[in-house]
Amino acid sequence: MRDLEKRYGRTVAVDRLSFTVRPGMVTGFLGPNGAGKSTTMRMMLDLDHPTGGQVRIDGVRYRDLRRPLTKVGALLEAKSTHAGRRAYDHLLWLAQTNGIPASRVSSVLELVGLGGVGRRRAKALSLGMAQRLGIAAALLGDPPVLLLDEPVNGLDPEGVHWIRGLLRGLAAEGRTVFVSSHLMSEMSLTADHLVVIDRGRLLADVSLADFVASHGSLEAGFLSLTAGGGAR
Ligand SMILES: Nc1ncnc2c1ncn2[C@@H]1O[C@H](COP(=O)(O)OP(=O)(O)OP(=O)(O)O)[C@@H](O)[C@H]1O
Repeated sequence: MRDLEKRYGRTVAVDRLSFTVRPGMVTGFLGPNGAGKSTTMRMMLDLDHPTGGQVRIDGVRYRDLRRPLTKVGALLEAKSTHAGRRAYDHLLWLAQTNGIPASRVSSVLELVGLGGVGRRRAKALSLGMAQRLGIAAALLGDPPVLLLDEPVNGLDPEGVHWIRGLLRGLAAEGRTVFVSSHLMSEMSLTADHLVVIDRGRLLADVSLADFVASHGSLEAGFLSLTAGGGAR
């Protein structure tokens, strides 16, 4: 993305943000509440329109991607599953509207540990299961790029451990994995690279190893970079 900007009236949610997310690693996207992470991710997916600058995925705007689920898998914070729809049917509908073989639905349900609950309706899924279903949807098209907004939200310790392994494995396969989180300890175990923002501005775009070497720990560095923000 280059000089990406989003204003809501007088609020500058994203302020001329420029960085590149690279393949073959997990990039952690960090920032305090209200820093502009979700807004940035929505713009990457063309769900929100920038008031300035641009964002491209492999040189292409998201809206110009053919069969986008096969290029970019995304998990956003908002629940996007129809409450009355069965987990399997939700994924089947996504697959069918994106030219993805139906056989892939059972594979991704197994992959995220929901093999036994495909017939359950979305409203009957626990928060952790709903989060796994969202991850299954992101993986459905076997995309080379994954954008995940707070994927460990609602997951228990076993789930957190599982997603760490999943993200590391996806990166090891050469995929681009971009993941936002508030959890510094988790990011220090998952990320290879960090992009830190506050008030919509870029504060750091650095490897985890370099960040930790210069600040002592991820948490210490994050707190010193974003100091003075207070509650927002
Ligand atoms: N639709 C909107 N209308 C007006 N202001 C908005 C809108 N969406 C976001 N904002 C504002 O933009 C700023 C960035 O919000 P955003 O949700 O992107 O931050 P975030 O880093 O994802 O925060 P959190 O970690 O709390 O989810 C905030 O000041 C927020 O109030």
